[in-house]
Amino acid sequence: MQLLQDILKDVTVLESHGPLDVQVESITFDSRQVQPGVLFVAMRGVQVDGHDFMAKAAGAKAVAIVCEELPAELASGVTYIKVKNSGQALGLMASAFYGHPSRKLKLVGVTGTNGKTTSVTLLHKLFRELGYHVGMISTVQNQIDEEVIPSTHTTPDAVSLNALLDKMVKAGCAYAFMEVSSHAMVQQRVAGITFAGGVFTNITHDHLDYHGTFDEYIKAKKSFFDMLPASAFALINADDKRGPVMVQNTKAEVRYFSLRKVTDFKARLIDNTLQGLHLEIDGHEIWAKLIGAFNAYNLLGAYGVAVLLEEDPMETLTILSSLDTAAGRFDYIVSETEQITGIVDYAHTPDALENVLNTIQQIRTPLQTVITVVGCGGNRDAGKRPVMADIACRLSDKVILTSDNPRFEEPQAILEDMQKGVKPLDFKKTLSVLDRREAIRTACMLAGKGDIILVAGKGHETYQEIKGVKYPFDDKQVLQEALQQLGK
Ligand SMILES: CC(=O)N[C@H]1[C@@H](OP(=O)(O)OP(=O)(O)OC[C@H]2O[C@@H](n3ccc(=O)[nH]c3=O)[C@H](O)[C@@H]2O)O[C@H](CO)[C@@H](O)[C@@H]1O[C@H](C)C(=O)N[C@@H](C)C(=O)N[C@H](CCC(=O)O)C(=O)O
Ligand SMILES: Nc1ncnc2c1ncn2[C@@H]1O[C@H](COP(=O)(O)OP(=O)(O)OP(=O)(O)O)[C@@H](O)[C@H]1O
Ligand SMILES: N[C@H](CCC[C@H](N)C(=O)O)C(=O)O
Ligand SMILES: [Mg+2]
Repeated sequence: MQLLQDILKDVTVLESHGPLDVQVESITFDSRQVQPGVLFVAMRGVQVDGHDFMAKAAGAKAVAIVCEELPAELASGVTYIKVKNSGQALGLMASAFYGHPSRKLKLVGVTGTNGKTTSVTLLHKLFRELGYHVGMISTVQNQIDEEVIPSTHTTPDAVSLNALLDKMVKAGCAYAFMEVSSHAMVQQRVAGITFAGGVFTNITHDHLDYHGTFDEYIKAKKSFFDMLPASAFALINADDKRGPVMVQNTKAEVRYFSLRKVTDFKARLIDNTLQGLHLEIDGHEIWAKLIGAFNAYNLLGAYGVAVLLEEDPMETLTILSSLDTAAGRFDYIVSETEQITGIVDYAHTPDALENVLNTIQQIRTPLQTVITVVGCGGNRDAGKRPVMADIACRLSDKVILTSDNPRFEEPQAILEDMQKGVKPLDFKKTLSVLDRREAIRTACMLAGKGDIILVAGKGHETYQEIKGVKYPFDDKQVLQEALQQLGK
């Protein structure tokens, strides 16, 4: 419980009506959650405008309402606060309500199209091994040390985020590593959060349905570095051509990492096999369990963060070389009878799919056939669908196009968008099997002794989302069962 005037300390109030010395029990941006004593923040969304629910919130006895536009009639007993940007105000208020938990630990945010989950997972495991209590906020799950807290978003809303950070502080966490998505930046989910550091992994085609243009997407990512304080570091992948743009206006201390140039943190890829990566990092040779050249970037980034947080470089490298990947990231099984390698990967962007398939191409032998099963999500960037189908064809011997999470779109229509990317010459190696389970089974039937099957797009997800319902579905399990049933 906090006084409204205290929660508002960092917020620029344009107008206020009603007392400010009232007690606020909790903060919500959903009128359906309002109970007496709750502060309701009206937010403009993609579907509806939260301002339309102010009367409902007042009816449910909200103690105060924060909005960008005051209603024509003000309800009695409610304090109204007008602000320029509700999202930003929500972030600042949530932070104040929980006593600014992000200032009480060292919080590092990771942004970029690919590699966020892998990076924060590596950092969480690394800092646990270094002996600290550590928090993690990621797409797969949130964690306080080994305690798992299910996650609903890559970056939670401002209230959930601050509540989570507060829990981490109370559990004694010295560090927390979180993913910062571009949606979160636009919606100001991290407004008011103090970061000790920020990492940029890369930026490629994704989420253009939401951001409209690639420039807007870049701007959203860049705004994370704009908000970092002078005390923070900004660790940038120098091999991504947008790296320098990210830190054009940052106050943070900028550091770079690279596999190609001489920078603050430098690595060289010596070998990339199904057993892992052989790397040289800052002059030291290491073997890591992670597979795929792109993981050299994730490992190097995590190393850079640890060194910037003043950890011992050698100890850091020793631990990094022992760590496993995040769930559903180049996660593989080898079947018992026919030694078929089945790989499950969360590649759901053109760049990620290309990286994973290039890695497979590097580690395969000429005798192995590569079969890719891939689909694209509904109600998400449609522009990536034909591109992903084309990449799958270019880098595989056989391709089975299928469904991912269709959400509220027609699965067949998504599949047809993908098919448009298949070049006539590739028709003969492409099949379309709408049902994902059947598609995986088909791949297993087509696979011969020692072949490689890649099931891309859903990684760790344990469901398939169709018309608002999440049906149990686990790529790795389906793959394993199909191979077993076929006696392979
Ligand atoms: C596109 C997007 O980001 N949408 C988020 C947004 O929802 P929205 O804009 O549709 O909200 P809305 O339904 O229009 O409602 C507007 C406002 O009115 C309020 N409302 C609504 C109805 C009502 O009766 N009363 C009421 O007060 C809502 O609570 C909301 O505050 O605000 C919601 C509340 O915070 C989020 O849950 C929701 O995430 C949806 C579920 C989502 O799918 N988001 C994805 C795209 C996302 O955020 N992804 C990123 C990155 C993914 C990655 O690459 O890893 C992530 O960080 O997870
Ligand atoms: N550094 C990287 N560069 C390019 N591709 C990568 C990198 N790291 C991982 N990938 C690929 O991208 C996929 C997603 O990786 P990861 O989950 O770590 O990214 P993310 O940024 O968290 O994605 P999301 O935005 O969906 O949460 C992996 O399965 C892998 O195929
Ligand atoms: N978190 C990302 C990844 C989606 C993964 C893919 N399986 C899909 O459903 O499109 C998103 O919401 O865009
Ligand atoms: Mg992620």
